[in-house]
Amino acid sequence: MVKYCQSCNTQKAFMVRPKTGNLICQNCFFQAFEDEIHHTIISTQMFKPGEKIAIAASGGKDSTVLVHVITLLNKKYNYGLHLYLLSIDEGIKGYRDDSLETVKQNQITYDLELKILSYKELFNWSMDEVVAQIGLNNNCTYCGVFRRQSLDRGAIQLGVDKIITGHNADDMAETFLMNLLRGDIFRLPKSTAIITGDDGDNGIATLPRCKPFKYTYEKEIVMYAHYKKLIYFSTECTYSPNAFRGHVRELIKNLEAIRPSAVIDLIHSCEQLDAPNQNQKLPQKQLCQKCNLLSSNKICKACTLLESLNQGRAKQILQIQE
Ligand SMILES: Nc1ncnc2c1ncn2[C@@H]1O[C@H](COP(=O)(O)OP(=O)(O)OP(=O)(O)O)[C@@H](O)[C@H]1O
Repeated sequence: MVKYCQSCNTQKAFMVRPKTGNLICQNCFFQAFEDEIHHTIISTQMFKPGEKIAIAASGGKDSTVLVHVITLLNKKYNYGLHLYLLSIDEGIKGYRDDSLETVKQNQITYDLELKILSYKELFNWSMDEVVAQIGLNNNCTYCGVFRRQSLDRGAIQLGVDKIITGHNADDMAETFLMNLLRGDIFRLPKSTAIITGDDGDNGIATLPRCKPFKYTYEKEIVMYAHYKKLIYFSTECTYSPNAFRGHVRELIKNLEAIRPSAVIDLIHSCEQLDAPNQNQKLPQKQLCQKCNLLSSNKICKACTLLESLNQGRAKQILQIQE
């Protein structure tokens, strides 16, 4: 039996959309994917007309799709942005040198100015040299810290107002869980912030960094790139197999298998930490009317469960609670 797209009800469905679980046709998928990113940009007032924006472009799937979608939305909705490509060459042979070739290709396709800065010229160390000195453990820490500063320096040289990166919903959920597991309570509430950097530590402002893909699923980015036939570099970094992030990613993938909304749930949990709902009242402690022990309700949970067991209603109650 032919299955139809649940959005337009006219075209044949070509996939089940990971974000919604609905059947969707190719055109409706492209449309929904782009519309949701536009909505994220507008609802967070991410840009102002006339701003200069550096797209942090690594040549990987996320930033390649970012270049494509931002260029498209900028034209379609008249954002009035001046876009630039900014790439950092970490100095990893067989990885970044190859992926930067993809960025150079994109520079031609989208006709954007490209700036490339390298760790070697900025710090006199390439990542190949760093790893030769410190080994594979913890090298991602060096790389992350150097990249952050390199992007800032490149953005200043380009004279832009903001940097945008291709961090997606899965990346955000991972960061939140990593900070939670490390007990990093200072970073925890801001783990999934859509705009960072404009209000830096000690009130020292750095350039704002925006993440238009905050609510975009990694699976959908890969599908979009694939069906739009975008050219990107898909190899994992040679030095990242030991990274803690990889284990956390695995953990979330396993969670998703039993709870498909795990990624977005983590993001929403983090948002609750960042801006607790003022109307949300904490339950008042009181004494249970049956057992006289501390409870958040008139009848405590243990008494409720016991009663349902006694009445042979346990299954029914649990079903209602699920
Ligand atoms: N070498 C780089 N030069 C410029 N931007 C970078 C670089 N590395 C990472 N970024 C930016 O940071 C974002 C997240 O980087 P991450 O290391 O998580 O790579 P990723 O998830 O593989 O992303 P991508 O698919 O774009 O490489 C990228 O989408 C990009 O915007």
